[in-house]
Parts: sequence; structure tokens; C-alpha cells
Amino acid sequence: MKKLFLGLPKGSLQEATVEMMKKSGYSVHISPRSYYPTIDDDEISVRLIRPQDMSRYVEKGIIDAGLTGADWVKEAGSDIRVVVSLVYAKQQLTKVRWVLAVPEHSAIRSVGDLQNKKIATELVNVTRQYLAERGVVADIEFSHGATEAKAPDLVDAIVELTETGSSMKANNLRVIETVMESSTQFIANHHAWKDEWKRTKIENLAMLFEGAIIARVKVGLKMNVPAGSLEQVLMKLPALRKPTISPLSEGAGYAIETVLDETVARSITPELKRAGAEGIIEYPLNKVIL
Ligand SMILES: Nc1ncnc2c1ncn2[C@@H]1O[C@H](COP(=O)(O)OP(=O)(O)OP(=O)(O)O)[C@@H](O)[C@H]1O
Ligand SMILES: O=P(O)(O)OC[C@H]1O[C@H](OP(=O)(O)OP(=O)(O)O)[C@H](O)[C@@H]1O
Ligand SMILES: [Mg+2]
Repeated sequence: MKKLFLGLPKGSLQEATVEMMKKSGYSVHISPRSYYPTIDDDEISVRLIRPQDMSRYVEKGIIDAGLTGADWVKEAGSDIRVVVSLVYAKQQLTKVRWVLAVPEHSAIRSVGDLQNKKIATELVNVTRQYLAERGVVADIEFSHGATEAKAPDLVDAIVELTETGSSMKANNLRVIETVMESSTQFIANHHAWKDEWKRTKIENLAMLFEGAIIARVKVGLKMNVPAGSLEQVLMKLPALRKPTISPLSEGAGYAIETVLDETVARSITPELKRAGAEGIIEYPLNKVIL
């Protein structure tokens, strides 16, 4: 049987990825110590790979496709195809930022003040390029992690990843500039993309992954509306396209169904009720394919 070889990120993104795949319709099981998870699709073979290494495995064709951060793809400089960007991080559905930061009381105010200074980062190549583009020559040293703790004892500044900002705050660091924004990307090998079977499989996965990401912030909403209140209720209601309106039996009004952002649902539900809607139900969604 033909198989698609798929790499999943080991580490920070692992849990969020498995959850995203679950919503996409795939059940992935990872047993402790094993780098070969199981998946309930005979046409896919999965393995866990460090996000830093993912794009090199994909570029070489050892795996056909994989999920990793745009940051590590750029750092490795790999020649791969980006199939789709999927905005989810470890904790939130947002992009993460690699930022240039200094100790709170440092005299360094901007990237220009870094001339001949020492900077620690895991993202050495991207940082080097960023500084070069700004004409700054600095001593960039590779950090094995816990980078926030290195300034000011070992270095003058750091380039480090921030999602919620709590690590920066906890370590008394001040953000000066954003070096790059990054989100998770579904990447593919160029040869695999030319193989019709593999490409279709990758495209199908991309569609389901994207659908699962979009669905995470959306909910479905159903309600009944007496004929006399229909117009008022519809005025309050956004929809992906247009809400579905079905007549109820015996002229008892209408059933309305729509999909909307959960935050919007939360604020308009009381208004819908006041506008005359009855039996309002809200339900979670697994996928929204636009
Ligand atoms: N809060 C987060 N912390 C770390 N990485 C995150 C976070 N959210 C998303 N990511 C993404 O996860 C990927 C992997 O992160 P990273 O390189 O830090 O490895 P890790 O899995 O956290 O392992 P390590 O313990 O070595 O840091 C990166 O592409 C990064 O952008
Ligand atoms: O802005 P925040 O939400 O605080 O997130 C940023 C922190 O998260 C990452 O660490 P991670 O959780 O990957 O642990 P690590 O130290 O093992 O990399 C990153 O290296 C930062 O330290
Ligand atoms: Mg990390």
C-alpha cells in the first residue's frame, strides 16, 4: 500500500498538534519513549521529529511532509514547499514572536546599540541575518535553552521566543524589537508534491487541519424564531455565508442555524433572546471548511 510519511513535532507543539489532528478526524497515539506514534489511517506513517530538524528531513525526502514552526524552517534555510500556515502555538491560537530583549535596566534601547555586544539565542542564523541587514556587528552565541536567564550575567541581550510574554516578565526583560513572527507550518517535500497520490493526500490533510484550526474559535448556533421576530433576530446575526432559515411545521415560525465566532456568540446570545429567539442552542464544531 502507498504511504505518506508524516513528521509531527516533538516538544512544545506536540500536544497541540495531536489535539489539532484529533479535531481533523485523526487519532494519534504516542507511547512514552517511542518516536513512532500510531495513527488510525493505513495510508499514513507518522514519526516524531524535533521541530528544529523537521525541514531538513522534509527537504531530503526522508519524510514527505511535516508540521513545524516557520522559525525553524527559516533557521535551517531548507528548500521545501509550505502547504499551509496553521496558526496555533503551545498555549494559544496565535503567532509566536522571536524578540530581541535586554535586562530591564539596560542602557540598550534599540538594535543599533548592540554594536560589538554579546547576544545569546537558539536562532543563530536568523539573528545573524537580522543584525546584518541593520549593519550591526555583534557576537552571537548559540544558547542551549533557558536563554532568558543569561542576560545580564553572560550576555548583553537575547533573541528569544515569546508567546504569552510571561517568561520575559518573570525574568525582568524588556523587549526591544521583534526579529520574526512565526506560526506552525505544514510543509512538504518538492518530489512528494509532484506525486499525484501524495499531493492529494497532503492537500486533503491540509484542508482538514485548516478546518480544525478555524473551528476552534467558532461555534454553531441554532434557535427558533416566531415569524414576527424574524427580521429583528436576523439583524443581530452574522454568518459564515448567510444563516440557514427553515420554516417550522404548522407555520410556527422559523428555525435558524448559523456558524459564528464563539466570542460573538457569547455577546449576542442575550440579545437574540431579547429579540424574540427561543430554544437557543450552541454547540462546538470540529471542522469548518470554507
Ligand atoms: N510557547 C511556546 N514555546 C516554545 N515554542 C513554541 C511555543 N509556541 C509555539 N512554539 C513553537 O514550537 C516550536 C518548537 O519550539 P522549541 O524550538 O522551543 O522547541 P521545544 O519543543 O520547545 O523544545 P525545547 O524544550 O528544546 O525548547 C517552534 O517552532 C516554536 O515557534
Ligand atoms: O511567552 P511565554 O508564554 O512565556 O513563552 C515563551 C517561553 O516558552 C518557550 O519555552 P518552552 O516552554 O519551550 O520551554 P523550554 O525552556 O524548554 O524551551 C520559550 O523558549 C520561552 O521560554
Ligand atoms: Mg522550547
